[in-house]
Amino acid sequence: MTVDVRAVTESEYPDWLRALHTGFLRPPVVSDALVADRLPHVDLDRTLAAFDRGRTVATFRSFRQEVSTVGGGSLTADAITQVTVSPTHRRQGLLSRMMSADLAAAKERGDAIATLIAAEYPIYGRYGFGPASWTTEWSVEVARAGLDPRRTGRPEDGGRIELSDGAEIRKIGPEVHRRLAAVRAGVTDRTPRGWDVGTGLGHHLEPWTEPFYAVYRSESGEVEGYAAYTADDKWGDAKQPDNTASVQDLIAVTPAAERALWRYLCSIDWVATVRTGHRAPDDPLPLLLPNPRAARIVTHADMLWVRVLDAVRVLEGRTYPLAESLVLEVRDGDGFAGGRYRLDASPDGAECVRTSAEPADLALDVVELGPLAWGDASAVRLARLGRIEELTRGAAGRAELLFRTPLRPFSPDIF
Ligand SMILES: CC(=O)SCCNC(=O)CCNC(=O)[C@H](O)C(C)(C)COP(=O)(O)OP(=O)(O)OC[C@H]1O[C@@H](n2cnc3c(N)ncnc32)[C@H](O)[C@@H]1OP(=O)(O)O
Repeated sequence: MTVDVRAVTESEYPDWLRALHTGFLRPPVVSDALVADRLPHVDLDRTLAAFDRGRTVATFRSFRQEVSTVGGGSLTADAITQVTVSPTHRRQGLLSRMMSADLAAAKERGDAIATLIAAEYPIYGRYGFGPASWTTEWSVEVARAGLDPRRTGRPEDGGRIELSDGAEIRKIGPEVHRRLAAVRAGVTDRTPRGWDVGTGLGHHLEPWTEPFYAVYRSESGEVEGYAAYTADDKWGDAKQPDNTASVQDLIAVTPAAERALWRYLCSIDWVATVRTGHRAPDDPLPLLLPNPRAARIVTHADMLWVRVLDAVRVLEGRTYPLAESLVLEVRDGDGFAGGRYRLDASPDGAECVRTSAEPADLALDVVELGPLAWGDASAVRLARLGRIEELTRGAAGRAELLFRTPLRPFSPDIF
């Protein structure tokens, strides 16, 4: 009997959730309340399953997403999530079948890219995805940081930090997040439901700890950032406070806000350790501390994976720091974005066209195109790794100067 792959119907959704929980090793229990909570927020046409004798044995879902590009633009993505194949059916090609169906539909719809956050690194390269942004998490040992313990944590530049609540963050947060996307590549838009759930206002069927919220306002009163953090109320022997403040969300759109929020978090009485949560690898935090070694990296890993579906829109959808022309030969085994492209870029704009007349300067797999276009990958390093072929001498160096960005991409949201 063959295993069927197709979109689910409403009545099949509870079993889809059960299969999802099984794949993610969560208790395979699905209540009516959970179904009622989730169902209004999923597009059933984009909720795929594999069925074996009527039972769901694989799950896959996608939704529309906007991703910020270098220079403040954005591209529509086919965001992929909740991918599982039950242990009884693994390594029989079910993920490959669901992925090809979804990517073909995304290409047909005109999405420029597909995105995902990978559970494990080796899964998605074969489908043309490459890691376009990376994440770093630090654990700061506050006592060693060299900060003056008498400091109040008050900002130095006339701005101020105010404590807030979920309702206010729900109101002011989306604008701060939008402003971040305008100055940072790799930011995926946060849905209204994401805001509700993240600020404690959505339905919470899972345990929820109300965080503390701190908002940074500039001297003129404008909101430029906020942090949400929890603490674990831990004490050591000899009555020593030993709390860890764990940052759940920290969005800052000016350097002053970034500096002020980190100094605030590292100056809270009773807080011995600050866990930063997911940050861009070039977050200023460690170097803000008089002793940067007090900030230990506890995670450094790939974050947002991008699969280019439309190379022209991706290459034209960002800004460039200088004038340069390059011909790229993009290989794509799945046929979505392969071809030879001539990119004429300058600080005033970029034009990208398919070409067959000219020889290519660089040849690369589509896997490398997302990381290059989002400014994080080094063309020179990829050439050293043998993943970019330099067909014109010096072309990798020219690509490096053209594609790399001063700020690394930052993807604060997990989906
Ligand atoms: C965006 C997200 O949702 S990330 C979450 C991903 N899900 C999980 O990690 C949950 C646990 N894992 C699973 O459910 C499954 O193992 C999945 C979904 C990762 C893979 O599903 P499968 O149906 O087994 O994959 P499928 O059989 O289509 O594999 C295709 C190829 O990828 C390889 N592959 C699949 N999963 C992995 C893996 N985790 N690591 C390395 N290679 C893998 C297979 O070996 C196969 O290679 P081949 O074509 O050279 O033979």
